[in-house]
Amino acid sequence: MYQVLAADSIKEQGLQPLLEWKHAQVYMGGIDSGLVDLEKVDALLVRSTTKVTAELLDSMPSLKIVGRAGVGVDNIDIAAATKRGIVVVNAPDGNTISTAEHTFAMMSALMRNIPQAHSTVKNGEWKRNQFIGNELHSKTLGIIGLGRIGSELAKRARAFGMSVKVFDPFLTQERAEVLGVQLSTFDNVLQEADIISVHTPLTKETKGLLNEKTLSQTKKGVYLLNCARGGIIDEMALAHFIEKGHVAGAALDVFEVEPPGDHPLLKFDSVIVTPHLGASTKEAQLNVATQVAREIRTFFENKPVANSINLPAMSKEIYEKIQPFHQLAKEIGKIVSECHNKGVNELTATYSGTAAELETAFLTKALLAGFFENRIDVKVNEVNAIHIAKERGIMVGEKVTGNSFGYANTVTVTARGDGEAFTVRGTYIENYGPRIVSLDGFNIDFHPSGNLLYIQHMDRPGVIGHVGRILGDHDVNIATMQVGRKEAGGEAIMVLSFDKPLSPEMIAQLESLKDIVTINSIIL
Ligand SMILES: NC(=O)C1=CN([C@@H]2O[C@H](COP(=O)(O)OP(=O)(O)OC[C@H]3O[C@@H](n4cnc5c(N)ncnc54)[C@H](O)[C@@H]3O)[C@@H](O)[C@H]2O)C=CC1
Ligand SMILES: O=C(O)CCC(=O)C(=O)O
Repeated sequence: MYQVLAADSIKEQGLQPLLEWKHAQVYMGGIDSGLVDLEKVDALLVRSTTKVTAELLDSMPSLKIVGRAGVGVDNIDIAAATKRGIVVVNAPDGNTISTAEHTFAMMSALMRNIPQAHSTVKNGEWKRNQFIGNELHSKTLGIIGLGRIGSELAKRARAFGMSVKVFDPFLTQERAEVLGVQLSTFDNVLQEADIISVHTPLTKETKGLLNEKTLSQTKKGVYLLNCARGGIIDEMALAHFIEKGHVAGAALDVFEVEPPGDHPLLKFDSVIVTPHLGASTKEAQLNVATQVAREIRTFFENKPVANSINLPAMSKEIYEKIQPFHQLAKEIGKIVSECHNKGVNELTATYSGTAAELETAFLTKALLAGFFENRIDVKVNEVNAIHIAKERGIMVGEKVTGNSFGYANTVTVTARGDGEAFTVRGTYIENYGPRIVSLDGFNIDFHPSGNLLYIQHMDRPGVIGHVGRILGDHDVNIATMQVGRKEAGGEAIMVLSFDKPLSPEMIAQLESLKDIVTINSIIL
């Protein structure tokens, strides 16, 4: 039973995919609520209030997935989660419309002094002359960051007769044309816009994007909006520019520190604020909670998650294609590790045929997960595999080749270290399954699953018989047996499979047989 902690105020109705699932126990309450032992929590759901720090992650050793019921993941230490192999998923589009609508509402309110006028009427005043506003029509709106929310805002602004200039380094001219906006440089947006709204994530590139220097490039009388993340507009610089009358007003839904407390920006009448309400609608909260609950369930059902921050996104169709190779790569990684239980400082994966057409980086991560599984006690998966390999000084290489050795595809893994190399090659045969077709240079053909024994021996008469006799004496049934050799009388290998693993005593007895070189047990 997976223990799921839904911290922050996540809409219960949206958690249905988990609440109705018999394999999950959902607790709704804050991190400190004591509802569940944090050490036992498998999945954590948060909005923006809970700060998922490295320290919090450390206190949750069973945690496998963090779900962010929203877009911005700046409250989650992604690097720390990735290092631990914890998958982070979000709900990227469930609150787009709500946030765009809120931004538009803030813009209208700012231009027509609605919050200020509202307060005076509530206070028994009637000051019609004090609140002369500005029309949106014919004004230029500058949007910085034309992603989901920026695009929806642009559509609404166009409908109100505004002209829209955007800066987004990742936007194509074609997309700008479809949206009827003018793709501009950052400087051009600063210089030409009457109102500027930021809609980027908060990153080290966007932190302080609007600062003393860039604000000085804006039109005198400009209005600013931040319904994205506190800090994209430098708060002290903004206060300074309002103070000196350069910025006419600002609408802020977000702050660097939330709640902002006694903040200098709050003393200006021309600054209107909301307490991070962009996504606070019934619809958005239902959407994001449902999206993220589905993702968590999908993850535990071993299916591909659609919106992971630290795993590649994959459609169901792609997942179905890649899944058998993913399994094969992981098994080959394990076989390499078990059969070549020596120091390794280089692992190279070579893909051919249909395997080479897939997302090979994902397959390489799966092979690393298999390789490390019995080598280290850290849980290694596709999220942290590359990080762990780097940390352990293993160089990971990836190649694609046109040589498929007569198969429709191959996945070949070579481990190198201390002047030795060990190679395993496998293939996936449609409607038949995965096969290992080469082991340390020996041609062979076996199904990589169950309890296997890899025996290196000299190709002498009687060896196979002696092995069979010892196993028979212990009442052990050999399920399958494959042999391979390079030349008569030279080195040879056997791969046997059993219904249950052999005891260490039995393996020791087999090792003592004449002409046996090494024996490795592989459990897949
Ligand atoms: N106030 C609220 O309640 C909410 C706030 N947000 C915030 O809004 C942000 C945007 O959300 P979405 O539109 O869904 O994200 P998105 O990922 O669809 O869009 C972000 C856009 O910013 C652009 N961008 C990135 N770096 C840039 C840079 N240096 N300069 C200019 N453009 C840059 C990207 O190319 C992308 O098009 C989120 O990151 C989140 O922080 C999101 C939802 C609710
Ligand atoms: O209401 C919330 O959870 C915050 C929404 C938000 O800022 C986001 O989705 O990035």
